[in-house]
Amino acid sequence: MISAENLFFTYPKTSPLFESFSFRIKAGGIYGLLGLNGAGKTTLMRLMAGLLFPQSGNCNFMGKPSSERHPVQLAECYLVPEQFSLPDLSITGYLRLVAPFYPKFDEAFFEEAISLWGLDRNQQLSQLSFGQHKKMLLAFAFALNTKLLLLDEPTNGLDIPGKSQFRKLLAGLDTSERCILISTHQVRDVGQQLDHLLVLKNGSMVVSDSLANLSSNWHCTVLQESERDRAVYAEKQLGGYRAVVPAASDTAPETEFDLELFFNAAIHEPAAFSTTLYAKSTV
Ligand SMILES: Nc1ncnc2c1ncn2[C@@H]1O[C@H](COP(=O)(O)OP(=O)(O)OP(=O)(O)O)[C@@H](O)[C@H]1O
Repeated sequence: MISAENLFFTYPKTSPLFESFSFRIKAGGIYGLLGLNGAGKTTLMRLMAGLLFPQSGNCNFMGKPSSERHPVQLAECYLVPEQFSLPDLSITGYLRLVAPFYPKFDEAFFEEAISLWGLDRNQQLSQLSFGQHKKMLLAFAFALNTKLLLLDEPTNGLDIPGKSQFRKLLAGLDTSERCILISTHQVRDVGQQLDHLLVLKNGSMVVSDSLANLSSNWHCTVLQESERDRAVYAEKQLGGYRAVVPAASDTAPETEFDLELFFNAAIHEPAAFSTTLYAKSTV
């Protein structure tokens, strides 16, 4: 579905963000893209969407470089950025302006989603708050049915019920033929919805695997001081450690996979994941 081959990208007058960067993700499912601030998540999404161009190598979508911005690619890819400005139109006016570029737009779904979020199509965008803009844009993005949907920090700005409605909408989408990529720091907002995990660090994917594989290969567990050396990564807590251990070495009952703990493990001990069988991309 989307891949990069030997991609090199740098902003002017800074050190390169990506050098010989390669990765591949297949259609089918919801991908979480995690990384520290400045890791390059937004840049990568913009490269995928053809909004930034690599200096060498390619980011390919639907078999062509995204930088070609071929109409077939543009009709199948949509990015909801973290920050945006919308034209001074009604919601209906916005649909009339933008929806025609997306042949699979499902207006009934859009209508249902905005009403779930307490919006109606006669409202003027200039009279809505940032969170309401975000709800409108997310409803629009979900209704487009594009093969690739890129959501950059989608839950930022949503109120508490808005976040759970976001999860409900996401869970109701058929993602078997499409790929939804969510960049987020709010893993608690979307963690349950993710099928695959990507962790970006220092210009490479230190983790690229399905959550099913990760949680069957790694356990998040509590260890005592005497068991500390079983962990690839551990965080001290009252009376012991919260730890990530290889599942094969763990006889304790499986605990819930803790995405935040696993992310910290991947950031602090990337070699533990990238040099083992578990880290090989199966997605
Ligand atoms: N237009 C730009 N010009 C120069 N440098 C930039 C530009 N945009 C981003 N950068 C730099 O590129 C790096 C990656 O930025 P990017 O926004 O892709 O990271 P991110 O992983 O999305 O970060 P965050 O989690 O903070 O949103 C950062 O060091 C940032 O300062």
